[in-house]
Amino acid sequence: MTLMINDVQKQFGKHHAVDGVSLEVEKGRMLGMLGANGAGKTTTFRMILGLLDPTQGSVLWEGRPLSYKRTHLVGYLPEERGLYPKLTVKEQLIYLMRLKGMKKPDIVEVMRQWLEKFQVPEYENQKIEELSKGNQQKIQFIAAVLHDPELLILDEPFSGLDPVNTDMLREAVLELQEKGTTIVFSSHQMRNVEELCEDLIMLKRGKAVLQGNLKEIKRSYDMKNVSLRADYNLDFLHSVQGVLNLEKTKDGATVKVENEHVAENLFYTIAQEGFVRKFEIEEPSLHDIFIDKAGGDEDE
Ligand SMILES: Nc1ncnc2c1ncn2[C@@H]1O[C@H](COP(=O)(O)OP(=O)(O)OP(=O)(O)O)[C@@H](O)[C@H]1O
Repeated sequence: MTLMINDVQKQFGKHHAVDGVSLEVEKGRMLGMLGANGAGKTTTFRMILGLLDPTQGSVLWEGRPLSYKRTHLVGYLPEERGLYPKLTVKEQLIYLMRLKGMKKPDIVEVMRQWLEKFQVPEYENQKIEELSKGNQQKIQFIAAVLHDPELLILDEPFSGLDPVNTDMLREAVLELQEKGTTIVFSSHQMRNVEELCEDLIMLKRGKAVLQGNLKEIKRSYDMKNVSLRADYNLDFLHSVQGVLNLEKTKDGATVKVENEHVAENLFYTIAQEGFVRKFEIEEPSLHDIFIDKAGGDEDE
């Protein structure tokens, strides 16, 4: 069971919202989709779900398009809330899950398991409008997963959640992945992508600017960070060729350099000045890569 996206394009008038994106996500894998505002993430999701027809290209799940008859195979958490404020949590979930073909007693049973898991069993008979934004988000998540979909699409699942709820949701997402659910999610928060995903795709103006295994991307990325400590002022490193940025830390500095060769030269340069207490070459963070590739606009 694989999600295959082949060279999809979506044009709105003259605007290329998605411009030739291809990707493959195998069963049980989790793919993180990154991109600045307007990069084309939601449009890609809508094409995966069959809510929008691609201008060109195809989206296949298990080799076939996700037609209306197969929507029960998919769970979707939209970026914007899609719940009826006047319904109770139970009424809302029964309504949505019946559309997915589930029977009422099963819906209620699984709903209670999820509410317990998220430590909110008392919400069952509360109206959606009475819940806080973060708690509505939890219900929206339950609405995406209650029918146990094979493919789960999560558009900004962590937005508006406090750290405790973020951890709770992150754990639930990981458990679903361990069970074999295939997951694609978008986030502006690099930490969530770094902690959850093995694979990622980064979009910029509708095109993939980076794609693949996160560890390999980091390893093969030329730019490095040097974390260092010395007993003298390091400001002069600003003017060393190949140094991109210098940031003072509590007891030293982090220097961003163009490549490992520059990092090596840096070591000899500072060693000439005196004793070096710490010198460590580190892979760039996803944040660094995002700024470099997608030009910022991340909200962290
Ligand atoms: N129905 C539409 N009609 C016209 N333009 C659209 C439509 N939907 C999206 N767009 C445009 O397509 C581009 C991609 O939008 P999309 O919502 O996919 O971005 P995104 O990466 O999800 O952004 P965000 O992080 O802000 O949610 C944007 O320039 C947007 O204005």
